[in-house]
Amino acid sequence: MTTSSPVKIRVEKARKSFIQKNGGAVEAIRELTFDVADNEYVAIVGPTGAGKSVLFDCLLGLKSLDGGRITIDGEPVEKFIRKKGRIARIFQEDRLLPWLSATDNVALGLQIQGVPEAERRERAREWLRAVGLGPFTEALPSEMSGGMRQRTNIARAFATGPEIILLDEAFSALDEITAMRLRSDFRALARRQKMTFLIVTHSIDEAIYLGTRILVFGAPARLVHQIEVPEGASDNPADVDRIRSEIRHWISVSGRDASTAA
Ligand SMILES: Nc1ncnc2c1ncn2[C@@H]1O[C@H](COP(=O)(O)OP(=O)(O)OP(=O)(O)O)[C@@H](O)[C@H]1O
Repeated sequence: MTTSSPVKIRVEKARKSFIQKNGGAVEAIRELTFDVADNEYVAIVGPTGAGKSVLFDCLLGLKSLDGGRITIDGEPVEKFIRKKGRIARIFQEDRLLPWLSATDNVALGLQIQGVPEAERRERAREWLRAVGLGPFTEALPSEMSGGMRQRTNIARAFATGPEIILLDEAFSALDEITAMRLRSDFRALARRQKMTFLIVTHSIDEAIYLGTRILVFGAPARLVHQIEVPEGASDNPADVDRIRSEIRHWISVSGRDASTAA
């Protein structure tokens, strides 16, 4: 984290468990503490079941913690999200409405924000052009490839003007060539928009490419290790090897099953 940037997200001693049908408790998040600076790109890697998706739900105010707290811009997350569109999430699957065109799918988030129809359709088309889908603004999801549908999702996330984007395995379902292009386009757009993003990924190489810092989680979610990724490290094989080995080491000592490397 750059010390000059203000803290955007602060997670402090967060705890979350679930009671299962058999009455047993599953601990998803255990005493998790970390900060994310404004305009920082943080990649989270860790074993399956480590509470990464539950953490994203808590960041979106969809689930509440049992203990500890999450603040964004210094205010409780519940207050931060009251103004719609400040955080967007991109999932692994596209979650587009099949009966709506790409433009209407992207415009949906703007409709929720109360943007008038003509303006939201124009902004939706602008964002579809920005993600390379200019000729497909009226296409239905069924008429698009997986990569194009995920581009539509990315356009939908950016269109609402979020301060933070949460990427939940957003590129995992795509073939590697499509994923490479989308990661690169996503990173360029995030830089242009001067925003903060967190990505949960099982791909160590993706974490190195997109993250300016990588958090290694243990299960239940807790911070086991963090690594700063120097500028340009993903283009330098020696840096990539060093960071990859460090992550693998910390995942192996954190217990349970390890993430898979790309
Ligand atoms: N609604 C729920 N009810 C009960 N248990 C839950 C619920 N949601 C999550 N859990 C449990 O919390 C733990 C963390 O789940 P979570 O989905 O956050 O893991 P994850 O790190 O995202 O996993 P993966 O990498 O496999 O996607 C798991 O043990 C899961 O079974």
